[in-house]
Amino acid sequence: MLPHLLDEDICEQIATLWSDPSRFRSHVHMARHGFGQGEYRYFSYPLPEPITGLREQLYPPLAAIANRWAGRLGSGRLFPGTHGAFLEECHAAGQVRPTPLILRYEAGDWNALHQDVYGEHVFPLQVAVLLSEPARDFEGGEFVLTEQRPRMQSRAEVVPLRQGDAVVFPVRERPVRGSRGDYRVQMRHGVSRVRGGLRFTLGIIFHDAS
Ligand SMILES: O=C(O)CCC(=O)C(=O)O
Ligand SMILES: [Fe+2]
Repeated sequence: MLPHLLDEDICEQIATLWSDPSRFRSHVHMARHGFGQGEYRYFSYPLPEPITGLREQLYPPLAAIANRWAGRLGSGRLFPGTHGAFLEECHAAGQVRPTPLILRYEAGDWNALHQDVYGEHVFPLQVAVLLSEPARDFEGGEFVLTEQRPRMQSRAEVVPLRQGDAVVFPVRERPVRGSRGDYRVQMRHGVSRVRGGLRFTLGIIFHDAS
């Protein structure tokens, strides 16, 4: 968790962008695709300044983790030191569409457990920032992570976010140390049912989409 990553004003500012369609390249109704219920919109380039800044500032320390994970999982993949350099790799491979998004949930909405993979180039960590305040703006709607270890039942964890808090989590898998070395644990994330009010999230994914 990254507590207080954004202050209240910035959260409100970003949530307000939702109603400006010119900022976005697409609008998804989750129920139409079996993704749950609720809506999200992917930003178009150029991204709003605070979001470009977040992508650039959050990337380098996460790339250091990503590179350690790559070593432990024997993937041999090395991530460059800056987000700009990583985006060039995505773009050269045809992954050119921006992936940062705003999600909007009202009463009854939820987000099915999923993984945000959009092509061959996958940066293994992503960030979600809660833009609304639990209890004040909405009820329910908890951020849920699940992990699936080989030959074991899935385990769930709820991340108790407040407005402006961020969670950093694995896109697809993470290494876990076992008695015979590291093994891969499959991760998924989603949101439990919103019971009332309005909940907005900012999703920051570091790879672009094909
Ligand atoms: O609304 C949420 O908390 C989950 C958002 C999400 O799926 C994402 O950021 O990729
Ligand atoms: Fe997601």
